[in-house]
This record gives sequence, C-alpha cells and structure tokens, in this order.
Amino acid sequence: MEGSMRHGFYPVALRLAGRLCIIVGGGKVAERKLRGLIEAGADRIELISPDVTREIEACAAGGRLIWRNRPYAQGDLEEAWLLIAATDDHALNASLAEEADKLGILSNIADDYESGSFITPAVTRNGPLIMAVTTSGASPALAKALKKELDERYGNRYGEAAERLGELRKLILAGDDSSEAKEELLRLAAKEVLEAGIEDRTPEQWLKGLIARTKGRALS
Ligand SMILES: C[C@@]1(CC(=O)O)C2=NC(=C\c3[nH]c(c(CCC(=O)O)c3CC(=O)O)Cc3[nH]c(c(CC(=O)O)c3CCC(=O)O)/C=C3\N/C(=C\2)[C@@H](CCC(=O)O)[C@]3(C)CC(=O)O)/[C@H]1CCC(=O)O
Ligand SMILES: NC(=O)c1ccc[n+]([C@@H]2O[C@H](COP(=O)([O-])OP(=O)(O)OC[C@H]3O[C@@H](n4cnc5c(N)ncnc54)[C@H](O)[C@@H]3O)[C@@H](O)[C@H]2O)c1
Repeated sequence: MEGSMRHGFYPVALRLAGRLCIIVGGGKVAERKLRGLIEAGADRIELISPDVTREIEACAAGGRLIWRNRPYAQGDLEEAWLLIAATDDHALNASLAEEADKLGILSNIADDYESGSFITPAVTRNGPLIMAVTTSGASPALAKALKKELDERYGNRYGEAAERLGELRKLILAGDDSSEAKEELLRLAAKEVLEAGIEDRTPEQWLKGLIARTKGRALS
C-alpha cells in the first residue's frame, strides 16, 4: 500500500455533540468555521476573542456558544476536544497548534495548512447526505467551486433518497434473511435510486418490490 506524504490527509466525519469545541479568534474566518460547527451539531462551543463579528455576537446572544470576550490565555484549551485557531496573529496560531498537539486535541489552524491535525473541506449538506471536497490545501477556492457544482448536481436529487434508503436499510437489517441476501437488497436499492430516482412508496412497499426483483433474477 502506497501512501502520499504530500497529500497526507485521512477524511473522516466527526461526531461533535457533547464535545467541547474551542474557536480562538472572532473574525470572518472564525465566523465561517463557527457556522460549520453549528451545522454539524456541535452543542458545546466556546469562542475566545476580544472582538467578534455581528453574526458571532448574535449566535452568542442566542445561546449557541459561549463568547469569552478577551484575548486567549494560557490554559484555555485544557478541557477542549477540538480547537480552531483563526486569529490574525500567526505566532499565536502556531503556538496554539503546538499546545493542542501536546494536549492531544484535534486542531485546525486557519493561516497555515501545514500545521494543525486537520483541515476543513468545503461542505454541502442535504439531509443525511454530506458531500465534502478538499484540495489538501492546494486551492480552497477550487474546493468551494466544486462543492457548489456537486450540490447543484446531486444535492436535491439524493438528499431525500439517502433519507429514504436509511429507513429501508433499517427494515432490511431487522429482517431474518442471510447477510448476503441483505447486502444484495441494499445494493440493489441504491442502484435503483441512481438509475430511476425515488418513487413515492413506503419502505415496506419498496422492500416488497426489491424482493420480487431479486427472486425474479434468481429464477431467470
Ligand atoms: C473550503 C473552506 C472550508 C472552510 O473554511 O469552511 C476552506 N477555505 C475556504 C475558503 C477560502 N479560503 C481562502 C480563500 C481565498 C482564495 C484562496 O486562497 O484560494 C477562500 C475562498 C473564499 O473565501 O471564497 C484563503 C485561505 N485558506 C487557507 C489559507 C491559509 C493557507 O493556505 O495556509 C488561506 C490564505 C489566507 C491568506 O491569504 O492569509 C487555508 C485553508 N482553507 C481551507 C478551507 C483549508 C483547505 C481546504 C482545501 O484546500 O480543500 C485550509 C488549508 C485550512 C482550513 O481552514 O481548514 C472554505 C470554503 C467554504 C465554502 O465552501 O464556502
Ligand atoms: N482558512 C481559511 O479559509 C482562511 C481564509 C482567509 C484567511 N485566513 C487566515 O485566517 C486568519 C484570520 O482571518 P480573518 O479574516 O478571520 O481575520 P480578522 O482580522 O477578521 O479576524 C482576526 C480575529 O482574531 C482575533 N484575535 C487577534 N488576537 C487574538 C488573541 N490574542 N486572542 C484571541 N483572538 C485574537 C481578533 O479579535 C479578530 O476577531 C488570517 O491569518 C488569514 O490569513 C484563512
């Protein structure tokens, strides 16, 4: 197996609910990262900055985050699970990256794509369907433009489909077919959605149709 050091990123989807996320900085970049955390379901957010945008201030007033209205102070990261450093102070961002590593905290450093343990992709969300694009730091603007194209092309079409497939999947997995038969049904359902779109029927009706299709094929 060959790795690539240059583009050495491992994409994951993190579960943030209940975990303390700290943003240091309160400018335009901090605001965008904050929006991303909220959309991802983060419910314990602290933002440390002596100065914030209006949107950040409104989010704090609405109880979406705790705003510490002061500069970063040593020790602020100790309880954190994840850090986003988005100040305009390069030396501070760099030292935050080091401190996070020492403490074992995930870190995103907005002004230096080589430090920090993760970078944030451009993201589009439609129900459970999340499409994320990264250029490994080569061109954030391209990541943003590609994300828009993906959203226009697939977002509306497959967001609801993913939701419905999720319900169908639960039904199939709860049944007592063999695991091979279940996998075949699940693959067939996803293929059907790609080829024909979703039809207006209950998961039970859908499953019936799929079973008929797999049986029909076995006989032919
Ligand atoms: C995708 C997106 C996600 C998000 O942030 O939510 C994101 N940047 C976005 C936009 C954007 N950022 C910049 C521009 C101006 C045009 C340009 O420079 O191309 C635009 C375009 C715009 O604003 O229109 C400038 C910029 N960005 C970074 C640096 C510093 C450096 O390169 O080290 C500088 C120079 C700062 C300076 O000049 O001082 C660094 C990073 N930006 C990343 C992510 C990570 C790599 C992701 C990847 O490559 O896939 C990484 C490495 C770290 C990180 O932030 O995680 C978000 C689109 C959101 C959306 O979808 O709407
Ligand atoms: N990753 C990205 O996508 C991206 C995009 C554009 C810019 N950048 C980089 O990100 C950084 C921030 O950009 P911006 O446009 O949000 O800047 P900005 O000037 O709008 O905001 C900077 C923020 O940092 C805060 N700050 C400064 N010193 C602080 C301290 N000691 N403690 C806490 N907060 C402090 C300020 O109060 C301010 O809120 C810049 O260095 C820029 O180069 C990154």
